Formats: sequence, C-alpha cells, structure tokens
Amino acid sequence: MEQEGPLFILGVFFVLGIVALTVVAVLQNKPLPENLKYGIVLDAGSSHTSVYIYRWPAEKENDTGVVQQVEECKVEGNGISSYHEKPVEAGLSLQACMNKARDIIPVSKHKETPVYLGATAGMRLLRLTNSRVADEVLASVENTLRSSPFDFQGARIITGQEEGAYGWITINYLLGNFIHSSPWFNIMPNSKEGTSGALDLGGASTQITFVSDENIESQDNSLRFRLYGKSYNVYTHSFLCYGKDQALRLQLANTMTGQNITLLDPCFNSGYMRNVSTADLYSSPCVSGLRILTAPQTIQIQGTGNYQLCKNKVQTIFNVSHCSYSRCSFNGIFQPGLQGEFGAFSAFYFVMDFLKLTKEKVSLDSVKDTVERHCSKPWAEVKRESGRIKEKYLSEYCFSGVYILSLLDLYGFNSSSWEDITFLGKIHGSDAGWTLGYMLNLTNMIPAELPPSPPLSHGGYVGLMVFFSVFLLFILLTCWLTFRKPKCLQKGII
Ligand SMILES: O=P(O)(O)OP(=O)(O)OP(=O)(O)OC[C@H]1O[C@@H](n2cnc3c(O)ncnc32)[C@H](O)[C@@H]1O
Ligand SMILES: [Ca+2]
Repeated sequence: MEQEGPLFILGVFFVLGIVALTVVAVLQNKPLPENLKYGIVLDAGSSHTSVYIYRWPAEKENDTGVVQQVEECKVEGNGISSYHEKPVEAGLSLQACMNKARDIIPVSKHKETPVYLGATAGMRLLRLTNSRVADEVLASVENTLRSSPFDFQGARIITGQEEGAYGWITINYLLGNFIHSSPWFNIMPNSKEGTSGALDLGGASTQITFVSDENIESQDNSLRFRLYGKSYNVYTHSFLCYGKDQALRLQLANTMTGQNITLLDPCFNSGYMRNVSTADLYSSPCVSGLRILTAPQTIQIQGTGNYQLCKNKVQTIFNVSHCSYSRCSFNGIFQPGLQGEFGAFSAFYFVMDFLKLTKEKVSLDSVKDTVERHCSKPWAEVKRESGRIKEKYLSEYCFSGVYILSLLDLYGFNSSSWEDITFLGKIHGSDAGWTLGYMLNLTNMIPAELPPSPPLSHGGYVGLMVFFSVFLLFILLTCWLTFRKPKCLQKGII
C-alpha cells in the first residue's frame, strides 16, 4: 500500500505525458495556412485575347495537377494583330481585364505575381506582312503590362512549335498523365498509361502534337522532354494559315474569279449572304499569292449549303501531291502514324460542341451525317434555332465542320481512330490551351525528375502518432485493471 501512492502518481504522469505528446505532435504538424501563389498569362490569339489567372499552393509547386485556373477574362474586340493601323490602342484594349486581375488577386500578392503575354499566329502573320508594325503592337501591349502592379515578365510572339508543345503539356498536366508511374503521387489517378496527343484549332494556325515511337524524320517536328522522371519523344507541327479563319480565306480565294460579283458558296447555308471586301481578303499573307488583279472591290457570298460540294472545295486548300519523307499529312509536312488518345480543343471543341457531338463518343459516320444535315439547313432555320450565337460563328459552322473533318482525315484519323479523340473545352475547370503549359515551364514548375516526397502524408503521420499513443495508453490501462497494483510497472515491462 505504501508503494501504491508513488506508483499511481507515476502512472498519472505517464498518461499525461502521452496525451501531451499527442497534442504537441498534432499541433506542431498542423498544416500552415495555405500560401497561395498566382500567375497571369495573356493568350494574344489571332481572333481575340484572353487573360488567364492561375493559382496554386506554394508548398506544392512541383506537384502535378495543383495549378488551377481561377479566371478567364476575354478582352473586348479582336486580337492584338487587328490593331495594325493603330498599334497604341492594342495596349489599351487589355486594360479592363488587367483591372479585373487586380481585383481578383490579393494586393499583397501583386508584386510577386508574374505576367506573361504570348502572341500566336495573328502576330506571326503581321510580322510577315510588316515586322515594324508587329513590334509596335508588342511595344504597346508591353507598356500596358509594365504599368500594371504585377511582375511583368515579357511579351513575345511564341513559335508554332512552342504553341504545340505547351498545349500538349497543359492537357497532360491537367489530365494527370505525367504522374501515374509514381507510387507517391495519387492525385487525379489516370487509369490509362501514356499521354494524350493535343489538337488545337485556332483562327490562324492549327497544331498537332503527340508522343511517337517512330523516327521523327524532320528535326523541326521533333521535341524531347524529360518531365517528372520520364522521357518523351514528341512530334509537333503548327500549320500557319490553317486556323479556321485563314482556311476560310484560302477557300474563298481559291474560288474567286476575275469578274463575278457574286460567289455561290456551298460551305454556307442556303439563304445566307455576306459581303467581303477583296482588299481585306487579300490583306493576309496566307492568300496574297492567290490575288486576282481583276477581282471586284467587293464580292457577295451567297450560301448554297451543300456538304459534298463544300468538302470538294475545302480539299483544294490542301496540297497532297508531294512528300519527301516516308509519309506526310499535307503540304509536304512529315507526320508519323497517329498514336494514342487525343484531346482536341479550341475551335475543334467550339464547333463540335455547337453540333452537340462532344458529350459522348460519336462515330465518324454520325459526325459526318450531323455536319451534312447542318449544312443543308436553310439559314433562316439555323438562325431560328440558335439565334443568340454571334452571327460570324453561326454562319461558319457548316464550313468549320467540313474543314475539321477534312483536316483530321489528312492527319490520318479514320473510323476507328476517330474514337480516340475527345473534344475538350475545360479539364477540371482549366481551359485546354497552351497558356498553362507556358506558365508551368517559365516558372520552373515542371521538374525533369520526380521531386523527393516524404513516405507519409501529414495526415498519415499524425494518424500514426495518435494510434501508437492510444495503443500505449491501452496497454497501461490494461495492466492497471488486470493487476490492480501496476505490477507491470514494478517489473519494468513498460
Ligand atoms: O491560335 P490562333 O490561331 O492565334 O487563334 P485564336 O487563339 O484567336 O483562336 P481561338 O482558339 O480563340 O478560336 C479559334 C477560332 O474559333 C472561333 N471561335 C471562338 N469562339 C467560338 C464559338 O463559340 N463558336 C465558333 N467559333 C468560335 C474564333 O473566331 C477562331 O476563328
Ligand atoms: Ca489559340
């Protein structure tokens, strides 16, 4: 009895010790309040500019799938290359969206938030037409971005190769395709091995990018990446002038005649009419070589809505007669055989979404039927059904549908490989496009090797601590209750 008093006190201290240990472990390892970082990328496309704002937790910077798009602000008006006659206004056009970015990003983060502007095919074409004016437009947008409170990192025209590569990185990052070989990463697990190819259809250029096991016969189309501990051999090509707006110009210019003021066009719905200024049509370097000097100043397009005739007309813009490699897509450009799944975005998505062909896998034949049916609808009916859509877009869905089918056919998609294409607008809330990949690369957020990762997550660590503490407590209590006198303590079991 004399010995029980001190032993009881010892036992109480022991229990208190374990409880204190658990509390300290839990508190000490409580995750710090999330430190968020922001980044801004301006996609200065040929048809329009969008300002994307991204956010991610600073501690997880090198993990994959953690960067999220928090906003897309569409700049009013057309793309920056359309300001070629008044370059100063190109910069002003960005102001409203940059003000919105100011409101969204906390003031304390402004100074450390990088801003990048990448211009694509519209500016590539303007540089070809007049490089001095292209520089003036870039200087103007640079001025606006420099005067923003953010950390301006540069405004430049990205190459077609970069555009393809970053689009591919974006979709595979968002789909979680870079991580499934690692046992430690388990965010957005992807059941399918491998990466997804990227198909981007813009207004002035189009890109195809995918991993290939074949020899890439032309160096310009070959990219090698090492990402998250894996090497990738990637094929990419950007076709300048084969975005959907420039392709439409090519198609029109191909059928222009010397005198006719009216142009019957099977790629527009019957009853549709549009006036086109020939000066404007020929202003693009994509078609300037096709200029007919005797063409009238203005022509009137009159739609006749015929799928088959439209297809024949669209095919005239592709040259498939020469190829100096083992195989080509068109215009003498090397392309290896298609491999794996593909994500198709931008206008591929806009057009297929309008035709209600994105929700589930639809066979190639059904897609052709749908486009054919759409082309044969009178314009009045098209307008009645979808009157709220911008007339420019609405009037061009027949042409765009036929163009997409022709382009994908030349890439090598047939009835069976068509099933490998998914038309993507957003992936987990972020737009599919080159901008995210561009930012990930410039902020060094995609490591070549897998970052070292602790074997246990914070939750797992705390859980184990609690489990073992409770286990010890349980043993002690069992001893106490079994022997009444805590003999186990006396015998030095614990
Ligand atoms: O990549 P580049 O060639 O520079 O062009 P862009 O970046 O401006 O091109 P987008 O992907 O924004 O758009 C591709 C095309 O789709 C058109 N477009 C945009 N939204 C659309 C919609 O809802 N329906 C149909 N077409 C759309 C747009 O006018 C372009 O012709
Ligand atoms: Ca684009």
